Amino acid sequence: MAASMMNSLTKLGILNHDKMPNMTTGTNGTAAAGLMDTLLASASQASPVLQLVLFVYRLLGLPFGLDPSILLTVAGTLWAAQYAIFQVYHYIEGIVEKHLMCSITVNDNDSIYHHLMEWLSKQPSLNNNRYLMAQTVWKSAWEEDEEDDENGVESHLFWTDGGQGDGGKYLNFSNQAARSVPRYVPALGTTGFWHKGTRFRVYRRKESFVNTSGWSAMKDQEEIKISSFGRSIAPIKLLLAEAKIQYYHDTHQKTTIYRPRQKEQRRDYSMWQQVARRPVRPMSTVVLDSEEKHNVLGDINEYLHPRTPRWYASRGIPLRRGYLFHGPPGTGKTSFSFALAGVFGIDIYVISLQDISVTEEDLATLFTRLPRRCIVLLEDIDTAGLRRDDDAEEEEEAKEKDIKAIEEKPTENGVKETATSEKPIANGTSETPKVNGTTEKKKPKKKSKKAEESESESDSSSDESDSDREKRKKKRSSKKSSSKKDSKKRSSGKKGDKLSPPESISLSGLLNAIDGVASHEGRVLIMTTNKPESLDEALVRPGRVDMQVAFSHASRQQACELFHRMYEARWKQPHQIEAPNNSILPASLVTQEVKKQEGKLILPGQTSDEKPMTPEELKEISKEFGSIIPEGVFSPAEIQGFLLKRKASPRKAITDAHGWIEATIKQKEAKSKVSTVQ
Ligand SMILES: Nc1ncnc2c1ncn2[C@@H]1O[C@H](COP(=O)(O)OP(=O)(O)OP(=O)(O)O)[C@@H](O)[C@H]1O
Repeated sequence: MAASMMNSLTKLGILNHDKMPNMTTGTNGTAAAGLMDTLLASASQASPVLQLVLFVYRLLGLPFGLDPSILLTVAGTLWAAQYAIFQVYHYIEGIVEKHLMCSITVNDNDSIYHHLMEWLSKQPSLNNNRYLMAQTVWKSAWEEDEEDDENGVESHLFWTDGGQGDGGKYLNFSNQAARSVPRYVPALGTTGFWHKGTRFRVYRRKESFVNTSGWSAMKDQEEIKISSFGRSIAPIKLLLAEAKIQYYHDTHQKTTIYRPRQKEQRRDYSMWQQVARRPVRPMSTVVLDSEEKHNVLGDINEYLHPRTPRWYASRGIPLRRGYLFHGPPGTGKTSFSFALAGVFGIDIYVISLQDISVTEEDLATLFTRLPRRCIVLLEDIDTAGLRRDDDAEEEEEAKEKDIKAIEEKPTENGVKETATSEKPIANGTSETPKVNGTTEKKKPKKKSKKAEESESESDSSSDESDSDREKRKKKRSSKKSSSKKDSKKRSSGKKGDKLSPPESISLSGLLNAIDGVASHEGRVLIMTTNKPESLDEALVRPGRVDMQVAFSHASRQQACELFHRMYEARWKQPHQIEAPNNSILPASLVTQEVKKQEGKLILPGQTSDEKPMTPEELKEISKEFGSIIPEGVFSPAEIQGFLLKRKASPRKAITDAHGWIEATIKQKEAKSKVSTVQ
């Protein structure tokens, strides 16, 4: 590279050896030039930068007759001085930091890190900093809506005629990406800012290293250190408290939803990923028997009370509460779960047992990485197809063998006799045979699946023919190998492959996760299902499911309520938030004004030729709708779907209802998926 640079320079005429003073024979600076040539020759191999320095020397140093050693000495001295200054600066900085400053370090494994970054991005003094990092922010529909409320929703809307030229007016969001403003956070390294008269220093660093334990091969770790001058750490603590308050302010009327992270993105402490944050669902919007609603609310309320853990501990009961919401699709199981999260101001952690990236081990770990109070939503556990067939077959086999062993235990004289002693059987259940030959179950013990497999396979006391046994073994091994193949397919991520369904999580795996020793205490577990009868008894036994709630198709009264809510012109914010007396929250955040919004349900661009309705009229018409809808035939979701298509016209909904009911009942009878009237 150096040689080519020399060639280029020669070609450009900058380094013309012919025009240069004679380096070897000239009187002026002969020794220096000789030295230069030697240096140049070696430098061209060593460093192009050094070569450049020497080239500059030739241009400037030689004409003025400067000794190269002087130049080198000056350069070396400058470098040493700069290095010394740098070292001294760091030494002094270290002393100042140690004795005159306070600092708090926050790791990105901790949620406060994200609260802090969000807060920092909103500090005007930091936003004017010269060193920032820009981050694209993906906003949810709700966050955008809030921003629009502040800025005026119409200000940025872009309309087109849809290319039809018929005077239609359609929204177009092609400018959306350009509109989104990035978030600015401190760049890696040191930055500083003023806040409330205090100068804070932010030192942000990122490290990538090989992950020896955990989920992925590489691990990134970020750390942020906030320091301030003075011997009191209080200003930094206040700053962090402020960051948390702002986070609370941003999220207090919202429910945050988490799901397991994609495998490759998982790290020890971030198994969960925030996937959405949406406004809390008001409990009043869930149409359900009010007694049932209050029973659940009261039960969870009691369970989440700070004194409850002590109560449970003093009685040796694990601090867990489980609920089973069962009923046909679209009857409000998920909606009720979200409404509960809103009432108690806790987040929801959703796990789908069909998620191919969640293995049994992951499931157990996910349950250990939950916050103090939260709702864990295990959706549609029936469709999860918990793996049981192998277990059941082995259990059955083991029982069979045990009974035979009891019946045919050979005596010393070779005669088979009925055993009388207690004997453990392969599935971990020890049974005491009764005099009449029947068995009585004793305390069942769970065994690992491996142990069960080896036991059931090694047992050869059965008197079935060898060929039968062989056949059965073959069948089982083929089942296992196909299961292994499935497992491979599952890990290769072939989702939705009907020929090879992914290996599901086993029932014992799920039970271990739910109430294993490491399982998190304090969470509220909600399982939803469309087919409660298909669930294993073990899954719904008290301790795992403490309360069951049945959801059903809408009654007339519920249809009336759904109708009324759809056309209600006025609605309330869900609840007032009251903070305890010792709350650190500022008064403005403690009691949230109950906002009443005058809401017109007619959307922009949508017109209704119906006359506005008084509240009394709406009540009447709602009752009328309730009386038209047949009892227990349609799910609330179906009714909601019908009304949504007529959201600006309650009277039209009444008129259309008869036709829709008739057509939908016919469709249901024909078990057709095609709607003729929507
Ligand atoms: N009881 C109800 N009260 C109010 N809205 C309801 C009710 N049931 C269903 N809905 C509406 O129907 C839609 C589907 O409801 P949701 O997802 O809660 O049903 P689900 O029982 O969980 O269904 P699935 O079993 O298919 O998961 C939601 O938009 C919800 O608003």
